[in-house]
Amino acid sequence: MSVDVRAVTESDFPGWLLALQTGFLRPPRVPDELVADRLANADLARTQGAFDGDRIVATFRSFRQEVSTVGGGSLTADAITQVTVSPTHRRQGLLSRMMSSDLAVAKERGDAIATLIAAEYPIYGRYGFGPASWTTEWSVDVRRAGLDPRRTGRPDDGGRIDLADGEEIRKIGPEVYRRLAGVRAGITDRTTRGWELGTGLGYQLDPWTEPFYAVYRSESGEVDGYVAYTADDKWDDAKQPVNTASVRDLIAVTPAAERALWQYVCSIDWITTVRSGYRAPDELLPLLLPDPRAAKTLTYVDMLWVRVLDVVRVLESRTYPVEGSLVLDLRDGDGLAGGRYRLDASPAGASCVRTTDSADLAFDVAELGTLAFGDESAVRLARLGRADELTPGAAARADLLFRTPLRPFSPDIF
Ligand SMILES: CC(=O)SCCNC(=O)CCNC(=O)[C@H](O)C(C)(C)COP(=O)(O)OP(=O)(O)OC[C@H]1O[C@@H](n2cnc3c(N)ncnc32)[C@H](O)[C@@H]1OP(=O)(O)O
Repeated sequence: MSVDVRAVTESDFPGWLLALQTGFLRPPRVPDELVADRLANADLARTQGAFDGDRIVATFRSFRQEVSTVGGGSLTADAITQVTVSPTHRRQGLLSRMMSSDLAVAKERGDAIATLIAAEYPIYGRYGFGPASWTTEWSVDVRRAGLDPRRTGRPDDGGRIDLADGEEIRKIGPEVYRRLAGVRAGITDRTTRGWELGTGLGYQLDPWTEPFYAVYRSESGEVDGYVAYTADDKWDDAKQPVNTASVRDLIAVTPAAERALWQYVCSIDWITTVRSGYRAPDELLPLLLPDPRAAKTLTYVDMLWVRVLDVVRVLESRTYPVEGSLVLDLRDGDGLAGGRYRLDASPAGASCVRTTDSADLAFDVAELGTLAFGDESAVRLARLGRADELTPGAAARADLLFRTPLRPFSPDIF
């Protein structure tokens, strides 16, 4: 029997959630409260299922998202999530069918990019996605870090840190987060529901542990950051505390807030290890410790993947630090964004148009996802053989235009 791929209806939804649980190797159970919670927040027109008879054997969902660009602008994205194909139906082309239909609709709708967080690196490059940002997680050995043990966590710049609760974070968090999107590219927006789920409201898939919250206020009283962290309760045989603080969320808009919040977490009594959670790779954390080697890198992996759908909007929506022009020849096997484009950029603004001029650089559209947010280097792509330099020096010129002082980063997994 052939497998039919289509948008799901309300009555299909419990079966869709069951397929999702199965694909993500979570217990194949779908309590009524889970169905009610997820249904109330689902856009069924953008929720695809693959039907083998009555059984749903694959899932795929997308939603509207805003992603910050270099210079504080934003792009509307088709955010893709909850992609699964049941083990009985894998490698029969179901992901490819769901992906091509979703991307075609997104292009038609006018979304500039599609985004996702990849479960495994090799899955999405074939569909034109490239990793636009990377993430690092550190484990800090607090006793080796060299911080002054007399520190109380009080910032030394006139600011202050106060304990808070989830309700306060839901009030003050969105504005801090919005300001962060103004200073760092690649930040995916957080909806009201995201704030609720992230602070323990709504139906939680895993048992909820209430974290500790602390808020940083600058000398003038402005909320410039906050941290949410949990702690275990571990003591060794000699009755010494060996607790780990795990940072669940840390948003800091200013460097002072970033420094103060890490100092705070690394100076809590009984805490001997701090796990940073997924952070921007250029976070200040290791270097603000007197002994940066006390921060062991646990991971350094791809984070937000971007598939460019509208080259002109993507290249015009960001700022450029210097003046320069480039002609890019983009290959796109799926016919969504390929072609030759001329970019004329300067700190005053940028224009990007289709052109027949001869190209300076040629690469697959997936590489534009890695370059446009400023993280990857065109020189490195050329050295890898993933970009063809058609004009000598073009890759270095591209780097002067595209690269950014702060690396792009998005703290949320969706
Ligand atoms: C955004 C997110 O939700 S990320 C979560 C992704 N989901 C998971 O990882 C859950 C477990 N895995 C799965 O459910 C499935 O294996 C999926 C969704 C990753 C792939 O679904 P499938 O229907 O098997 O993929 P499909 O048959 O369309 O494969 C298309 C191509 O991608 C390749 N491919 C698919 N999955 C993988 C993978 N995990 N690693 C490497 N290659 C892969 C296939 O081999 C195929 O290549 P080909 O065209 O050269 O033959």
